[in-house]
Amino acid sequence: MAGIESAVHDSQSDEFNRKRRGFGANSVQFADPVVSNVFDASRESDRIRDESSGPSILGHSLTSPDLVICAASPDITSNSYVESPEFLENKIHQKVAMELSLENGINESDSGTDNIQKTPAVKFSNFCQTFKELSPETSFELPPPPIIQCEPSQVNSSGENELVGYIEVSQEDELEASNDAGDIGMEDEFLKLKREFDSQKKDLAETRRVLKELKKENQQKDRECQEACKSLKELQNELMRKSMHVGSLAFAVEGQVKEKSRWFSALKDLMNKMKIMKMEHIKLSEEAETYKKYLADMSEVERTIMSKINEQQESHEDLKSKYLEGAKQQKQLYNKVLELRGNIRVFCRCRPLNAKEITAGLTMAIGFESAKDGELTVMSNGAPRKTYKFDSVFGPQVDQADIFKEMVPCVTSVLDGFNVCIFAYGQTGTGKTFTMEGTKEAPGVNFRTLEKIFDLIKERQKIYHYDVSVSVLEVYNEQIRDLLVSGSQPGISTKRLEIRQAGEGINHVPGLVEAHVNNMTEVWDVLQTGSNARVVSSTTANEHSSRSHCIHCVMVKGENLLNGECTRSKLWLVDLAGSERVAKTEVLGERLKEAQNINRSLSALGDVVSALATKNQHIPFRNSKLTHLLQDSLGGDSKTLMFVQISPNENDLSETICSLNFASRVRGIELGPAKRQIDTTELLKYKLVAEKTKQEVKMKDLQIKKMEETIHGLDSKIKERDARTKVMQEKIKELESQLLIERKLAAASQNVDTEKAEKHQEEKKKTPLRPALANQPVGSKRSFNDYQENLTRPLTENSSLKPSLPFSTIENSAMNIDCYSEKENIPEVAEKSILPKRTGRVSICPMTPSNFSANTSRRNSLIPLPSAVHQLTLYRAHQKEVNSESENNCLPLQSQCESPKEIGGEGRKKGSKLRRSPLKKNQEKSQTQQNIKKVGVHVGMEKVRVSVGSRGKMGKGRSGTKERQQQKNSQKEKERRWNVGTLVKTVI
Ligand SMILES: Nc1ncnc2c1ncn2[C@@H]1O[C@H](COP(=O)(O)OP(=O)(O)OP(=O)(O)O)[C@@H](O)[C@H]1O
Repeated sequence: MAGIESAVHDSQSDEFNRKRRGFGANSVQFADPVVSNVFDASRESDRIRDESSGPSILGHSLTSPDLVICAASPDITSNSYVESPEFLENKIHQKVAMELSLENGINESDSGTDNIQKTPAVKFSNFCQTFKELSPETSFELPPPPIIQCEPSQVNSSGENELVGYIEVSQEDELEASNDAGDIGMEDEFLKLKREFDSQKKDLAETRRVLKELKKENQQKDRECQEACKSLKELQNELMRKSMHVGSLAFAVEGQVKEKSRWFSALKDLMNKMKIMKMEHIKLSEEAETYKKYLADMSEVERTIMSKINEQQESHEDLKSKYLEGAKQQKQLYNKVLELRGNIRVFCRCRPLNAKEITAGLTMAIGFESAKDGELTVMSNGAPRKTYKFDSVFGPQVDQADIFKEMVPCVTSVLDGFNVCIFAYGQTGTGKTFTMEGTKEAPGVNFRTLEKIFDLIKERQKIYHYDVSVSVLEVYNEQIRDLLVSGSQPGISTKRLEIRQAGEGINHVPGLVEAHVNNMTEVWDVLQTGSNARVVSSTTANEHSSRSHCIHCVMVKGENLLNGECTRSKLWLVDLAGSERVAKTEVLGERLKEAQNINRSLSALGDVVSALATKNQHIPFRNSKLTHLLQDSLGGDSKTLMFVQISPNENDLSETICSLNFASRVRGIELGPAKRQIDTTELLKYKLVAEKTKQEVKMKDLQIKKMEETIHGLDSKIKERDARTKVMQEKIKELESQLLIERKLAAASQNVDTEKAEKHQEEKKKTPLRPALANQPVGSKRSFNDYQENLTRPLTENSSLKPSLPFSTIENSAMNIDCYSEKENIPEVAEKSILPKRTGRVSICPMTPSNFSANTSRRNSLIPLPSAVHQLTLYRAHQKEVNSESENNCLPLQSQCESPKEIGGEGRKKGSKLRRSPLKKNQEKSQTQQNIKKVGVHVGMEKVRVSVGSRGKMGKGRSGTKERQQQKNSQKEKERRWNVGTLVKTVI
């Protein structure tokens, strides 16, 4: 758009107003018709352009965003220039100044109130010029009156000649008016006016020429504006490309941050796993130590126990051998004594006279004066008739206990493993049952023997283990009856029992009840049961005469706990039925039959004794049930004791003599030495037990070996875990050193940013923000050409345009980012250049260029881009060389990884913080090293933050002491020195 300045004198303006009224209401509104036509033409052209292409200034389409902003600037409304003619019309007598600027919008100032004598002018910012100002003395020479009156509507922008014609027509009108007046004076005035008109015409021609030049300039500027818009579009495209590139970089940064977060989470997991493994390692170590201690203690205790066991075993074996030797000698001596006494011992006992005999006045027919010597004398008619010698002779006054004392050795022999047979033989009613069974007040041999047996078992219980069982049977009428069978009634055989030969010289009765007895109460019950079941009847000789042979078989199983010797022995306690003279006892019927069977069996017993006495090869044991049962007791392998019961009644003297004779024969039998009944089955069992024990010992040895192998395996596992723990610790140290290096790199990048910012500030202070384009005069070809040259040059080289563009800072930032990308591919560039800013956080905000100020604070924990990492590594190496002496205090570089909270507050104080002393920085950074590390990324207008680590977990937290921090810092510094070469490669 071209500016027009016009000034008209008051007199001339009156004249023009007067003439202008002649044009009608549709005429040009300007006082000066030339100006009005030009202005109207320009306004019409602008209007057409506005209608066709929106806001337009000087025929240029304002499509660039910044120009749109200029058009929409509040400094000038879109219709301000439309109203300018009216404004000029209203203020025609006032001085008006108008300034237009593409950059700052169109500024319009009204100086009418101040009456500033300034010609209205149009100014352009950097590519506009100020037109030549019209002086107040400018005069217009009116042309001759127009011949053809042109309508204002016909005036257009291209009809300059028409304007001239219009002026000439006006002058002719005025001349005709003067002629009509006929005033001669008016001719002079006319001539004067004509001269003025000629002058004005010249001026008008000059003005036309100026207008043409202006038009040309206008067209030239129009092209320049189009080129500028084109350049702006290219810049916009370039900006968009840069923005896209920045966005891609931001995404890359975001991906890197995510990768870092995953990395740190993996590191955290590894830390947790390592802690767990450490705990397990500690537990296993403790268990292993405990096991080792236990093993040591166990081995020591085992050795002690084994030594003591060996000592005890030696002493035990010694004592045992001595005891066994003594016992053996004792048995041998005892057996020798018994053998000297005879294996068949005969005791003779005589009952006292009963009340009936005493009443009858009978006297004792047996003399016991030499009873102590085992001799008795049979008296006949008061004179000694015959003397018998037995092993013991008990008179009528001898009680049960005294008799049992004599037979105790036989009972002892039973527990020693010998078979013993004690039986009572004698005439009926002589006291056999009394001697064997006795009464409750005066128990007999059976009870006392069992009682003695249990007493001996109790005495020997530490050495021997015995098992005692009792069977009670009777031989009644040559039939064997089990008296312990429940429900058995006297004389009635419920079950037929037979004698079977179990071995050589060994007989047994299959199916016989064996009652296990453990104490005398049970023995008494068994004895009472058998006694009650025995067949007893009354005879003339005995009110309770036993009509059968009652036999108690006591089976004793013994085990020597010292040598494991087992014995199985039997004790026969036999109460024989009494022999009787049938004629004398006058029994009949069943009693007679019983007497005959009794006498027959006793006769068979006599035959056996006679055969044994005469050492006959054939011993008729099987002639009767009684001898058959007692075969193993009478055969020579056992010890036999016979009680021969006699009656003191002289009327029974013949039976007494018969019994004594029989007893004498029995006593005369020479039996061989008794044989111990060794239980071989127990020996076999013992051998089996010994073999089992050996196998168990072997199994225990194997278990001990397995335990030792397990312990060795645990030791090896512990060693492996130790090795794993060491590897994990090394990995953790490596990761920590990597973290440390990253922090230091971030700190270095921040330092670089700070330096760059300071440099940028200094450069900014030196160079003005915008050139004073408004100060250039309008129409200065020199400045316009310079401007044109600037436009034709590349934008990157055109430094004169940069300050005026509102996105110059964006360009700088985009160029910096491009520079980074180029540095990644060109190491030389990376080495030479210094990072202008941190790239870990990218902000793209074209409309807020002030945010890109170098003083803008950033987070110190931002992760640099890979290009920056490499560059920073080199930079840091350089710094390290330079500051080698102060390298020990390089921890301040690490401390720039600050927590977000501190960053929020520290960002505003960054300038002051950078000027702090190294000691202060070291203190602050040593604290912040333990804090949360956060990575923030700005992508566009969004911000991404990633937290790495946790407060207090990576270190001891803020609560840690200063010494601990310093120790940790020194340790990290050592690790950092160790890993600085390699880990930088890894990070890259
Ligand atoms: N030594 C003794 N002291 C006191 N009384 C006795 C003695 N010996 C036997 N008697 C009494 O003699 C009687 C007969 O005794 P016992 O029944 O024991 O004879 P027995 O030989 O068993 O007769 P049988 O052969 O007919 O059974 C019983 O009343 C018993 O009390």
